[in-house]
Amino acid sequence: MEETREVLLSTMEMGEADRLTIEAGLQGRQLMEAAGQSIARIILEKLNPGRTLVLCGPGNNGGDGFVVARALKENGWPVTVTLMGTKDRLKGDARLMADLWDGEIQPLAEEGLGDYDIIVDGLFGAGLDRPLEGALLDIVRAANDSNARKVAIDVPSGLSGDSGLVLGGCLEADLTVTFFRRKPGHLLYPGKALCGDLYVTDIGISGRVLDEIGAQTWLNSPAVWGELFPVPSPAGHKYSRGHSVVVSGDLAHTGASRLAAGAALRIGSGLVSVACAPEAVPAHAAQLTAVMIRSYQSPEQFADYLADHRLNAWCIGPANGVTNETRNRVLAILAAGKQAVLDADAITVFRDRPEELFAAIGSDDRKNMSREVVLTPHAGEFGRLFPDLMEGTYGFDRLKGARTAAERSGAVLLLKGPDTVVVSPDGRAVIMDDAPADLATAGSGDVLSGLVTGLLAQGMPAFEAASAAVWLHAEAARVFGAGLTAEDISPSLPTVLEKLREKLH
Ligand SMILES: NC(=O)C1=CN([C@@H]2O[C@H](COP(=O)(O)OP(=O)(O)OC[C@H]3O[C@@H](n4cnc5c(N)ncnc54)[C@H](OP(=O)(O)O)[C@@H]3O)[C@@H](O)[C@H]2O)[C@@H](O)CC1
Ligand SMILES: Nc1ncnc2c1ncn2[C@@H]1O[C@H](COP(=O)(O)OP(=O)(O)O)[C@@H](O)[C@H]1O
Ligand SMILES: [K+]
Repeated sequence: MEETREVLLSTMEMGEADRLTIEAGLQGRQLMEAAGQSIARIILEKLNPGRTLVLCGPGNNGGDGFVVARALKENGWPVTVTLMGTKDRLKGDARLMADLWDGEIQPLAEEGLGDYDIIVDGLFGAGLDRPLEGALLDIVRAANDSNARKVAIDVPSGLSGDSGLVLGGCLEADLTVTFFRRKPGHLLYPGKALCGDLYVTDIGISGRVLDEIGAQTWLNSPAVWGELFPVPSPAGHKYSRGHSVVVSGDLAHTGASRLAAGAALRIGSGLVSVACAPEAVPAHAAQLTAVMIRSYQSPEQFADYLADHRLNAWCIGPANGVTNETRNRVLAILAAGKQAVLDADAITVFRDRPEELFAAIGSDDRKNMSREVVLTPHAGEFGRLFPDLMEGTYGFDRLKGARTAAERSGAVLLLKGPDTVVVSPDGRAVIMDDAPADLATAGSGDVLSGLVTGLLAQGMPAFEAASAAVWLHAEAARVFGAGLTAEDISPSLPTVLEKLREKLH
């Protein structure tokens, strides 16, 4: 595939990229000059000239600010520079850039912030290590209240580049310019919204440093999982494309399983069955055609289905009920070594004993089996299994939380939301960018579970299957457009699959 994976760098990894580049011969001041010049270029390109205020902080983010100020002034823009603290407290390259600024340097203050057309935020970037407080917070709020266009250097001040969370308060940027590669905090909410339009510029750091850094987080795109995406083999038959089983809810709750089953079939599972109690059969029979129905009277009959090795991927949870039966079925599916997607009630039912679930996922019995289990919680469900991971000082760190949860549970963690994160127990993670908000509609999560199940049935490894499902789900919604309901997602998939195949071959 021509496309390469887009790596997302944590602030520490970005610092490493910086260090390796300097080790390879480029000077820190050259990087800073390139960074500042690239921001100025984007400002000149995107904004109309106007009275510009540059806010400079005490570190290298402020150093970048001085370069921007100089470059804009050289282009004839009226520029005012304010600095937090005094110039003699600046160090290294930031000091050097401050010395190259030939204009006045005013003290950072809240007064007069409303008098500008453009505010450039060079207060804090990667070095933010505590919440904004006191006068600083007032300044950021005054900037937010002003009518100026706000341009953030690297990240809006107050935003964590790692988590997308706000420390105390945050500048609300119209435009953010970052360097070399995006950071998770540029994609994760609320960070994504606070960045405004994001630009990534080349400042002379070579992509080769990435091998040494070994980052484990990427943008979710076919470049990450495309090579493992199943395509029907010319000599194949339906049995070689796997058999998915979706466990149904009771008579009054059958729709969710049908949505999941339809999605599993559409994504290419050779056969799909819905497993239900006898009283639910008429409801399913009236609606299903290609999807088969397997009814079971007793746990023993359920176990008989599990004993059939051809029924290889199971989805349980959507509208199943938070009951002992659901819990026992989850445990039976896991004990049988099936590839499994645990969603909704199959997650909630373990709220009082998550260790029991984790033990079943990671049990010795499963070690000899596929071990491909995917948990698909939204934040609420996540909090039921991992309450401690939601209690960060600055809010719920979705990426870090999902990483710990995947490691703890032994399952691939698919944490749903506008910025869906998928994490493997081995630490690899992808973040989805720009999923259509139309997906926030009843039953769309059930479709997603079915997509993951259908890909697992075809032998795709769990991390890649979950990542691909999230991407296809979002693209199908994009193709359909406004007015989306959960039923529309699967019918919109063929267009997306067609394009994907073209790309992969
Ligand atoms: N990596 C790269 O490749 C390149 C990086 N570049 C640029 O460097 C930037 C990172 O620079 P940086 O490391 O100097 O940190 P920065 O964000 O300026 O913070 C400085 C200091 O602020 C302080 N402080 C922190 N939080 C605070 C708070 N809440 N309230 C008050 N004070 C607070 C704290 O100092 P302390 O007060 O603890 O001594 C901290 O050390 C990066 O974002 C990018 O713009 C580019 O030039 C080119 C290439
Ligand atoms: N604002 C949003 N933007 C994009 N996708 C969203 C947004 N809100 C929710 N989603 C997606 O919609 C789906 C909703 O799933 P879920 O919460 O399980 O709903 P349901 O249980 O009704 O199926 C998930 O895939 C989630 O990532
Ligand atoms: K900033």
